[in-house]
Amino acid sequence: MAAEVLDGKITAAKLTEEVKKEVAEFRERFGIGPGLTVVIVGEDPASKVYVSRKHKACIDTGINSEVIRLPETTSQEELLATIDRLNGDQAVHGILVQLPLPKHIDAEKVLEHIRPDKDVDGFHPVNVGNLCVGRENLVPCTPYGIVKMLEMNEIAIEGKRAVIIGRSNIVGKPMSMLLLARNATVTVCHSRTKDLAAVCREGDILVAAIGKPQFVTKDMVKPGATVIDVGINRVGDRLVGDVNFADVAGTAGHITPVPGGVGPLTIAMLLHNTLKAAALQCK
Ligand SMILES: Nc1nc(=O)c2c([nH]1)NC[C@@H]1CN(c3ccc(C(=O)N[C@@H](CCC(=O)O)C(=O)O)cc3)C=[N+]21
Repeated sequence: MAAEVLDGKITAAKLTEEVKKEVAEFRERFGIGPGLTVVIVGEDPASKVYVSRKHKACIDTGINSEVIRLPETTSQEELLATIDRLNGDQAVHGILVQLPLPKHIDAEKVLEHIRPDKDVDGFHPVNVGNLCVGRENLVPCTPYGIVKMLEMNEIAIEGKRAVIIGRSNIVGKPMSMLLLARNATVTVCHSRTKDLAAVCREGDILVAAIGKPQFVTKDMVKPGATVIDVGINRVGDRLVGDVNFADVAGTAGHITPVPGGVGPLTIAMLLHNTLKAAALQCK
């Protein structure tokens, strides 16, 4: 039996269509569009691709988009000064500093410098704290997109066992909070987890956010489980996830592909968060 493939492009297109309508209403009401500014430091080729995708998605949705490109040699002070300016700019409702940042810059300091109500990534400690206490305000785009994907495909979360591999601040931790809030029983695994395969096999929902190409194999998957692949790994000229798709597809009930799974949803949720941030600031 082959798993049903969850098409992230279709789900993302539906979500984007909704945001587009609300953006038009926002423009009508306030006379300006929601505005996103993305700051990219340095020349990382993958980052450039993601940033141009985000920019295009904004333009297609009616969101004002500006990209600030700073050289690799930008100092931390210069970057913080740029954020100060954006924090005070009324036309900028969302600020996203593309990660990773060059090594000489303290990313944590930078993310904490963004005004929480403009933090469309949901990485600021204030937004993280809100999420932890059950107030979902500006929620990290990738895990939020995964929840939307499950909901729109009518995959139940309540009462299910959810296993997350990876405990990053960007995916694993916020994912655990979102699933817990929806009444899943959540286990977060990481590099020190003992008997990882056995733990993973308990998951009705298995989220792979490890950063290792094709790490998840069928012996780690409960038959019929929903497998969500958050990985994006470039292997030669091919793009593969953290899940060995061909191996797992025979065991899983649902599975997301890479590309075309979680990635497009991340961008759709960024649009959603930008609109939300604009609404917070203009009400
Ligand atoms: N502050 C910050 N916020 C982020 O949200 C953020 C970031 N930094 N740094 C990098 C990661 C990665 N990320 C992706 C977004 C879209 C796709 C995407 O659209 N992927 C497509 C195509 C992938 C491709 O062709 O390269 C897909 O999976 O189908 C992937 C990855 C956002 N990130």
